[in-house]
Formats: sequence, C-alpha cells, structure tokens
Amino acid sequence: MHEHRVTSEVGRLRTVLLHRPGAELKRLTPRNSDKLLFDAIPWVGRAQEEHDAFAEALRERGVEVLYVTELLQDALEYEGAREQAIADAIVDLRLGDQLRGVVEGYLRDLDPEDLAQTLVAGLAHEELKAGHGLVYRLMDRLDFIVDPLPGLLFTRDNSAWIGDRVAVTSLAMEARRREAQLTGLIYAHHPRFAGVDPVYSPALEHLEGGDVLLLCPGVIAVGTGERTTPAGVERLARQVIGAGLAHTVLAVPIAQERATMHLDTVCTMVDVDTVVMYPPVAHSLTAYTVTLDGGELLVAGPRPFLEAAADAMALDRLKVIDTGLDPVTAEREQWDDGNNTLAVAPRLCVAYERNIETNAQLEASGIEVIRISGSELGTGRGGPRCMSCPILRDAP
Ligand SMILES: NC(=[NH2+])NCCC[C@H](N)C(=O)O
Repeated sequence: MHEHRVTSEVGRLRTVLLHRPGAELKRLTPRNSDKLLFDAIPWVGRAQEEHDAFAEALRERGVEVLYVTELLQDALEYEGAREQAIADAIVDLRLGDQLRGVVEGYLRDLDPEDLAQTLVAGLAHEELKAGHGLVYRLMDRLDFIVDPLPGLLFTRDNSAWIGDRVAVTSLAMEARRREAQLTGLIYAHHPRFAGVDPVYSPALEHLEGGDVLLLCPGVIAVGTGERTTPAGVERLARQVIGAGLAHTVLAVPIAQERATMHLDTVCTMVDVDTVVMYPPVAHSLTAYTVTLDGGELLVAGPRPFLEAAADAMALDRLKVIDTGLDPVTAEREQWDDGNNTLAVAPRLCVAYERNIETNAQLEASGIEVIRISGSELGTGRGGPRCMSCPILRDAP
C-alpha cells in the first residue's frame, strides 16, 4: 500500500514526482520558445544529465523518485485512460473534423509507451502523413498537430498534494493546460493512486501549484498574480477548508510579471519557521486571511504577509533569509531561481549551485544546501522546487 500525504514544505521528503526532460525539449526553437515559456533553447543532453544528478541527489537522501512518463505509460494500459488521453489530445479546434479523425486513428494505433511519448513530445506536422485534407495542407509545415509539453519539467505546477488529497490544477497558460490532463489521468487510473479523491480539477478557476505553499499543517499560502487568479484562490480555499485539509488560506498578491510568475519564485520554506525570500518583496508582500465560518468565507486583511503567516502558524515570527546580498546580486539570483529551493528535510534543501550568494546566506543561517547544476534546466525559468511534486512527506 503506497501512502501519499503532504502537510508542509519541509517535513522529511519520502516520495517525489519528477519529469525527466526528453524529446519535448528538442521541439523548442527560437520561433516557438516564447509561446512554450522557455527563455532559451536548452542543450537537451546536458539538461538530462543535470536532471539525473538532481534525481540522484534526492535518492541518495532516501527519497523515492517517480517519473511522470513511467506512471503515464502504466495508466495508459487501461482503456478508460487511453480513451480520455486521446480525446483530450484531439479536442483542439485548430484541427477540424477531417484531420481530427486522422490524428485519432494515428494515436489509437500507438502502444501505451509510444502514446505516452507522443502525448508529451507532441506530434509535428511532418510526422503525420495525413495526405490531402484541407487543414493539413494549409497548416504551417513547422506547426504542431499535438503541441509538445516542455513545461512538464515543472511538475510542481500541474498538481499539488494537500494532505492526502491532490489538487490537479488549472494551468493559466494555454501552452501548459494539457499537462494537468496527463497528471489527472495518472491519479485517476494508476493503481498506485487507487482511491485518491482530487480536491481540485483543471476545469476550475486558474490555479498553479507553484503558487501553493503549505506553510504548516492547516495553513496554506496561495500566490495570486500572473497565473493563479483571485477566483482560483477563493475556490481552493473553499475546497480545502471545506474538506478539513486546512483551517486558513492566505491569499498573497504578487506582481503580474514573468520574474514573479509564482509565489515560489520569491519565497520558499527551508525550515518549519524559516523562509528564503527576495528582499524587495519581503516587507511589501501582503496577505488576506481566508477562513470559513458556517459555509461562508471570511476574509480579513490585508496585512503584511510575514505577520499574517506567523499568526496563522502560531509562531512569534517567521524568520527570513535574504536572497543575494546587494540588490543587483539579489535580482540576478532571484531570476535564476535562487529562492526556489526544495526542502528535503527541515534545514536541508536542494538549490541551484549558481546562486552563490543566496546559498552562502542559507548556510550562514544553518541551512545545509545540496547544490545541483541547472544551467540548462534553468532555461525554462524554474528551480528545484518547480521541478518536483512531493507526494509523501513526514509530518514536519
Ligand atoms: N513553480 C514555478 N515557479 N514554475 C516555473 C514554471 C516555468 C515555466 N516555464 C512557466 O513559465 O510556466
């Protein structure tokens, strides 16, 4: 019997879901990288080496590493999962009926392994010899019939475990919406997750896992900005408080900018009472405290985030470690995901090695840092936290 339960950001990590980047990254070109949300064209082989080293660093600390494609392939052995996966992949209105029929036939002929591959790597125009239909002929030769999912690397965003339930999220960016359909299929059909009852779904208001921070058991901070909408926070609050998974949700407005696309780009936890945070926002960030009273959501605030969080967590104060040192270094290291640490246990975290000043600050504050290289992985603008979806952690 496999367990899944996550009640904090820092309890000892037991099981994590990763996605080893593959053929979908080879689809990135200067023409499509903006749309697919990458800032540069990664060297794929090196990105895979970096990712393998990340996974190995976790395994060395006793963490069980699961991979999206392996789970997906297993799930696709089930007829219901196959049907759903194919239906989701061809619903795109760009296809039109005739081409849709051809793509459907093509996908139906694939075995679970190749189907999983294709759903992630996408299907290029030239790979489908669809002959003379109008849409196929008019389509740009360099276009995709099924879009690739390079963003799948950031498994944090498309699902987030809250207690023993999973929030399958509703991704805001068109390029990433299909990711949650795939993880949704895994949780719905893979025997390992039998009986799991999702607490959120991709059909609901926009919500991305990178915005969801489990401050302590019962208290969740949710960023709202470029990705998660205020309506998404409201919906999540209702769902998780209603289900008894939390008593308080803090809605935290963040700037609607790429550099701060998720709350975890400016703040992550490294201990039960300590965060690493980007100095320019540390004292300006605010929070609305949301609780539930007899079916009604009560909203208090806004107040300074650090105060609201400490109160909800019943702490005297939340300790803050600064990103970088001087403002320029801090800005550089924030951009390079210096704040985006993954805690493996209290006071032990994984971070990109390149963020020298921030890592030094962490160590000076007694946090042990496991450094990984991420020159290629980082081209997608995400660090160790974005690249991992914890499925089981010990109580903090
Ligand atoms: N949790 C995170 N910060 N995820 C980073 C996701 C990066 C990805 N390229 C995007 O723009 O969506």
